[in-house]
Amino acid sequence: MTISIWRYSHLALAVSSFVFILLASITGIILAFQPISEQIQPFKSADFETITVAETISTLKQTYPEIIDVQIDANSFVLASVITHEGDSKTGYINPKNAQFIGSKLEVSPFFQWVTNFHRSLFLKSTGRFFVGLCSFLLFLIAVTGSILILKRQRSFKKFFSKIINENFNQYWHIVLGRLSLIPIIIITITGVYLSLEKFDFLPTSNTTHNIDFDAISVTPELNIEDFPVFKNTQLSEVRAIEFPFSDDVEDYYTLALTNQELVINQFTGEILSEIKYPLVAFYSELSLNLHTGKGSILWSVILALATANILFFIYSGFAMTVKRRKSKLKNKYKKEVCEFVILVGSENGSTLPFANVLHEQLLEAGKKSYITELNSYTTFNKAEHLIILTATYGQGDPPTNATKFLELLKTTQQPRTLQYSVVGFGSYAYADFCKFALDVDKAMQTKFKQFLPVFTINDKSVDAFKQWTNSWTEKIHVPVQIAEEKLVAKPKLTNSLTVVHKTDVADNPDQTFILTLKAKQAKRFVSGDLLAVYPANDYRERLYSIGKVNGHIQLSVKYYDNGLGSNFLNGFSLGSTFKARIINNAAFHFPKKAPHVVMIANGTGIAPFLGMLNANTKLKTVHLYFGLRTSESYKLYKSQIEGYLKTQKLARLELALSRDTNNNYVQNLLLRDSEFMAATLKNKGVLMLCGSLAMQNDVLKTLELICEKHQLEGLHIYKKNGQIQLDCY
Ligand SMILES: Cc1cc2nc3c(=O)[nH]c(=O)nc-3n(C[C@H](O)[C@H](O)[C@H](O)COP(=O)(O)O)c2cc1C
Repeated sequence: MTISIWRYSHLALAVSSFVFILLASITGIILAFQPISEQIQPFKSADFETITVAETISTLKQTYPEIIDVQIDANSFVLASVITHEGDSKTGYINPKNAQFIGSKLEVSPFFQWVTNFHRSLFLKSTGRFFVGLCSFLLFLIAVTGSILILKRQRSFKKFFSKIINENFNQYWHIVLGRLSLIPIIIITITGVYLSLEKFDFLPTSNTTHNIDFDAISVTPELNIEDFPVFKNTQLSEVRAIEFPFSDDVEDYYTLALTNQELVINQFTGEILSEIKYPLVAFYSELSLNLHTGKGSILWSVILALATANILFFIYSGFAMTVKRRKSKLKNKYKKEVCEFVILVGSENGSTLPFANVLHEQLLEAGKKSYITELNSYTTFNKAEHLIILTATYGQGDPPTNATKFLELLKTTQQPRTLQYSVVGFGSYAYADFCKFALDVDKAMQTKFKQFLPVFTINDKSVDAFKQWTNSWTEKIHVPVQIAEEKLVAKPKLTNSLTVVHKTDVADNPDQTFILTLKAKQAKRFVSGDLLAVYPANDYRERLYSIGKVNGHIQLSVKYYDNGLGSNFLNGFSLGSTFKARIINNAAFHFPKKAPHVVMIANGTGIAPFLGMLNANTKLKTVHLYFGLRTSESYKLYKSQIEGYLKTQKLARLELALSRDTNNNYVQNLLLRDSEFMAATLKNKGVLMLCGSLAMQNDVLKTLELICEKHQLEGLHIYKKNGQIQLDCY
């Protein structure tokens, strides 16, 4: 499969440096805990930020006869080396306010030392250091190419951080966590490279040799140490180290190492004898070390640990995505010159390929000569009679990477024979331009070839919808093609345990419909409009039901069919029974919180998600419900719930369309009757939600089209695109 240059680079970099990055990440996570373990020690004085050098030196002088030096580390702990009145030499952390010792010097544990050495050089000395530095740079490039991929996906800088649609666990979290840890990872990698360059002496070194004019040093005017202006005006927090004079000789002096410079100070007069500004390299070295290791900040250490743990997840999810993409290969038995059927595929992430492959294999099995290839490989097909195009859509109706050249190739390639074509679009209602590229391809094909079947669109890789299309296609072409469902649906891994807490009796309802209420064992977030996937035979066969969340439970409305796999399975349960199923997020069909008002249109069991949404309408947003059923007897199953919502004003208005009762009505008739209201709803940014049968969806959409024309509104596709018309029909 063709992949974009950025994805290729991202992958190639990851593959080439994977082992080093893996080892560096694991050790990096461990090492992030070292600064944390230091910082939680109680050695930082409460008034550290306000105390001056003058105060600390004077208390030290009053307490100890001799002081060798004072050092302040990244944790703001003050380490002093002194000689006590008893003549003992003592080193440890002091309270800078009263010069009392509060703890002994922290030594890095042998374990952390071992891990640090491994992290820096993998025990391979200079060679190891070189590779670790190089991999740090490669990781930087991986982060950059990853950001470019996100930018291309999101289409602009402005949308870099906007919502991502969760279509696939690995892909979703790879992007979400990638964006969150991008800045820490860039910092880790740049500082890692910097530290390596420093170790290989690639950076200029700083020179701190003072030039002191010893002939000009004077002992007068002598000042008390606490009156030295330089000590009075310097906060301890600006200091790295203070070296005390070795003796009372005037040629011995204080050396004050600050964050940006080093000063030499006359021990009698407080005069600054020499000052050397540190070069920028020294500043960057310290900054790099602190940023890379987390020294001095618990918060930054935690961020580093999390970002590094994310790298491990990126390794896993990145490879899992690649394996998934590469799993489906396009294989041909016959040469393109001899094939009657040509299947052209447009796919970015590989999920359209199994659909195309299944069709291809079935045609071969039926004894037909079929050829399969990518849309970008479109060329002349000498014997072809049927072109079948299966393509996904990306971005704002753009082609997937392996289909970018197709529309151009279509213009320039002349087929030797007259062809018939069919286009199947794979897309998602969650995006504004649903299957737009497939629709564009269909339009372009119309100018050259004869349309065999109208363009068909498939939401969210629906196997059922694909089977519907193949049925119509094979019926028309008279080739027996049976879609092997097991090749398209993988056995689920992530299932939730559910318990039946309420169930109505099928026999009580004239349409053999029942309500099933389930309690999820594990706390799992879901909302009305999400889907419940059940696996009746514990195999690849999946049946989907729209969820209504009612009082925290999953409420399904199920129509029983004698031979229905899903409905028989669910109807077989009694109170207290448990089974496993999977909850699928269906973000494209959640209650629109921002809409000024909502019109729900349902028939039959399509009411299920709406019952849950109404239950959650505690803010009493104005909701109108158009509900189609057969008879007033059918309505009894839902009556008490719906009337409860009407009473509490969670539902403002109910319009029942009973097709087999006296009024012989369908929801679309009522919509036409209320066309003024429907038009005003669309005009005023209200939202229409449809759930139920595909036949009802088609009739309702036709009616809405008429209403839009009559009231001179925008085309229906505009309202679908901006989310004012939301569909969940089956
Ligand atoms: C970044 C991104 C953008 C998408 N944009 C659209 C879109 O504009 N219209 C649409 O109908 N589907 C869109 N989709 C959904 C895909 O077309 C759909 O999931 C398809 O089944 C993916 O097929 P593939 O795995 O073969 O590439 C988008 C998916 C992603 C990940």
